[in-house]
Amino acid sequence: MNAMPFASDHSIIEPAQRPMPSPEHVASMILQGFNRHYSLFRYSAQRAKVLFESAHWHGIQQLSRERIEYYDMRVRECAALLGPVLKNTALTPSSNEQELSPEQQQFWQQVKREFAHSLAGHKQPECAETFFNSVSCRVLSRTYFNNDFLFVRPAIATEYIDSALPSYRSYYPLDTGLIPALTQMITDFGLASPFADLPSDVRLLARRAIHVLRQRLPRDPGLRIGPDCQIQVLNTLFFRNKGAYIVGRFINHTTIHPFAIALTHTPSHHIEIDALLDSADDLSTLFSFTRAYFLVDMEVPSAYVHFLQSLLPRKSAAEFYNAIGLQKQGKNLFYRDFLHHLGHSSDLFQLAPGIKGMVMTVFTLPSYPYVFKMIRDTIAKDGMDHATVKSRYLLVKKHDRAGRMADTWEYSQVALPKRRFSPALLEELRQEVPSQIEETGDLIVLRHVYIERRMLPLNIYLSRASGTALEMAVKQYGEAIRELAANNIFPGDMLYKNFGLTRLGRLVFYDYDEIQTMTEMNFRHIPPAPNEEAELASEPWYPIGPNDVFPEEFRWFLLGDRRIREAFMKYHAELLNADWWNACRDRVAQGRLENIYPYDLSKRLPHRRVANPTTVIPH
Ligand SMILES: Nc1ncnc2c1ncn2[C@@H]1O[C@H](COP(=O)(O)OP(=O)(O)OP(=O)(O)O)[C@@H](O)[C@H]1O
Repeated sequence: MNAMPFASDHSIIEPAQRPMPSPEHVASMILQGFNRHYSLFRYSAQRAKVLFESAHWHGIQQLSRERIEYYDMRVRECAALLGPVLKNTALTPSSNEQELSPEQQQFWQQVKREFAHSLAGHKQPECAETFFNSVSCRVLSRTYFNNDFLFVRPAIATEYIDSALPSYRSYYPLDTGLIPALTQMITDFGLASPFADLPSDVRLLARRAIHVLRQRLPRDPGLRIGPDCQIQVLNTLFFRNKGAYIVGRFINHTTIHPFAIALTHTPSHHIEIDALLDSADDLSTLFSFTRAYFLVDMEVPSAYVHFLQSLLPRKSAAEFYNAIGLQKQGKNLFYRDFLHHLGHSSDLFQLAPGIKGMVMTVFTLPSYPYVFKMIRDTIAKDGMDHATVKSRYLLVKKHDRAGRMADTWEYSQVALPKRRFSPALLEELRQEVPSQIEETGDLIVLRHVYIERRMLPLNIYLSRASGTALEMAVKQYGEAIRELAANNIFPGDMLYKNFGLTRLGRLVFYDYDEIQTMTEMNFRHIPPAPNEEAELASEPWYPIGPNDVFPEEFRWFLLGDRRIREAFMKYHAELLNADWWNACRDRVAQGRLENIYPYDLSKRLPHRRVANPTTVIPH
């Protein structure tokens, strides 16, 4: 009773310092946080299978979008749970402390050690380490970024961790025959909805596989098939949009032949085999940075990544972690690779070739295939500010990029050696992004930067190309715009400098600050001029709303070059017509999802090309 008079005065009833929690306790709280994250991550992939079976495409898209947030949500949640445990314990630095005290250092080193110990036998140790880093960075200040407190390098090897079930299954066509082996392989995925006609699909698939292998296996009949001949496929399906993919390798005489089998739905909602992707380039396109992340249920993600790397050795582990939805792991690995590359190269960062942006300062390291984009301090575009640019980049991250928009990694506080910056670039950064850089001794810290794959800007390509190459690039340019539009993206600024060509010659859009959704746009015809003076005046004679677009105007700023105009009008004249855009917008507004196949239509099984007349947009 006599405590009552003091009840409102917490400084009197709470001890100044609480007993310290044990390092084991803190480590186990972080691991619990990660385990919860990974269970939810796996659950979303399990849900994707059910959604695919029931052809619930909007559900799959929504799930993919929501899943992107899971990681940050769980990190915040875990840090919030740790808050009260660490509060008043002298274990977190106060905001004005620059260094951790020796006691604090010892404690956090022990937490890291305990965490590493608890990962023995864990199935996703590399992702758990990354989660540990994210949580610790929230709790500690960023100045403590070093290997004593964080997993700057991995502590646990991920080779040969295998799940209770092995991560891939093997089939032996020499023992059973090809058709039974393929049938078994497909039925082993246990899809709950029926195939339209599995035996006939498998026959077509086998025929196509034999046709491909005839060209690829050794010519000498005595050496054609080796005793190691087998088909290996990852245990679970890869889901994205309206497709599910079996990913595997055919092994013969130790040579790996990568493949993927695309499963889709018939209009009557039965499952069917749509295509056999039989080359490394096909798989590279499937796993491209221009597409949404796959939903795939993996107990041991590192085993999946090792398998995928055997199929496409040119792609880094970082890219695969990204593609399978573990983008924080991808981001972490990318940064490690990048620092490693910096330590093994000597060239200089310099401004990216092409036309400078009004919103972004873009630079690159020639020996490394990425560009670095920083938002300018002063943006010479009406109504554009840092928050809007960031929200547009986030929109793209969450949107289905449909093979036409590049994914980006967003980093803060990137410290790089100043001597690796060309004088011209240093000058540019000091002038254009002074609030975004910090120069300390021999380092330059980039406070905020987007990193994205480097491409060849289309304006540069068009200035070099002629004849068929130019025509094909312009054809693809229009296709890219159509596909973006069908996918509810109005690019805003469609100048050629905002598109780039990938290594495989695919055209991708990368300037996001003016994108909007199709559904918020008004596409209008230019009304007839009331008189000649109006037509000649510098101001338009008709009112223009904020989201009004006049497709006829594209001709003026896109089609000045005769060669480009001719090619454009041959393939895409309707893109200059507001009616085309309105029809497209209405389809999107009705929730119609077009079939955008992440592969060349020639890879579809023969009967599909005739039998499935739905709108088809090739890869
Ligand atoms: N991924 C990339 N690969 C190669 N070059 C690139 C890439 N991204 C940007 N660039 C180069 O940097 C320039 C500016 O990039 P970006 O279009 O993103 O900037 P911006 O400021 O948003 O442009 P804008 O003024 O059109 O709004 C491009 O025109 C191109 O030359």
